[in-house]
Amino acid sequence: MADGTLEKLTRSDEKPTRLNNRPGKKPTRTEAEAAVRVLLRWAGDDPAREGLEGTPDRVVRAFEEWFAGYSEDPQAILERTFEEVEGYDEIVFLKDIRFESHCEHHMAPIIGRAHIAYLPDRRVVGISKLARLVEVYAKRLTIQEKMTAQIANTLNDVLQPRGVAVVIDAAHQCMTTRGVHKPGVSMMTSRMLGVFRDDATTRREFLAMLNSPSNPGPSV
Ligand SMILES: Nc1nc2c(ncn2[C@@H]2O[C@H](COP(=O)(O)OP(=O)(O)OP(=O)(O)O)[C@@H](O)[C@H]2O)c(=O)[nH]1
Ligand SMILES: [Zn+2]
Repeated sequence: MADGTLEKLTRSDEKPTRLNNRPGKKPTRTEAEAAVRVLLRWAGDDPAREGLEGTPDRVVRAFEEWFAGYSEDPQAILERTFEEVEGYDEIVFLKDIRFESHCEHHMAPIIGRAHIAYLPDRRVVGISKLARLVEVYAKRLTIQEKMTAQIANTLNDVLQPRGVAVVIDAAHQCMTTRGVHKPGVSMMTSRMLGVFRDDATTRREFLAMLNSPSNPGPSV
């Protein structure tokens, strides 16, 4: 890689876009692969040896998967709603949504579960869309507090329900495989909006649902 290329890759001279807040022009695939070769050399290995020859291509493809959320619009996911709910006005709760993310400090995996509840105001959203919403924010570099707030805020802004509650429980590999080396630690974050924040009864009902055993579902 030519001198200064890495700086160019990270220079921010354009405004963030609506979709991904990513400043600057996206580097080419060739530039991204060259950056991986630099890191391999930095680690002390030889990127030209046979076993590492295909690695830059694999790493770039892995990045495309891990960071797919930058090219998706979380608001668009929630656009289709349903109003024929026969007056349903109780909590809707999607529990144990497993996700894989990466921390923005170390780019190390964060693996956990998100729990999302909302109290609808006339309209509901397809439940798979709640899991898709988690995926969009998980597949970006983040910290858990930010991801928790983003999920709750987006659901609240687009669906305009009477309240939203999001709880995330996750393990951070930057704390287990490096640094302080503390396996078995999980981080819990929550964001309550509307009635989940203001009404103690609704909040208690949510917490009871959160703490009730999960339905293991059918075995097939
Ligand atoms: N609040 C919060 N912190 C996080 C999250 N993911 C990672 N971190 C922490 O981010 C911090 C970054 O701290 P720094 O001191 O800048 O980085 P560091 O020298 O690598 O720190 P250590 O991890 O303690 O070795 C660490 O304490 C991480 O544990 C997250 O989702 N939320
Ligand atoms: Zn980290």
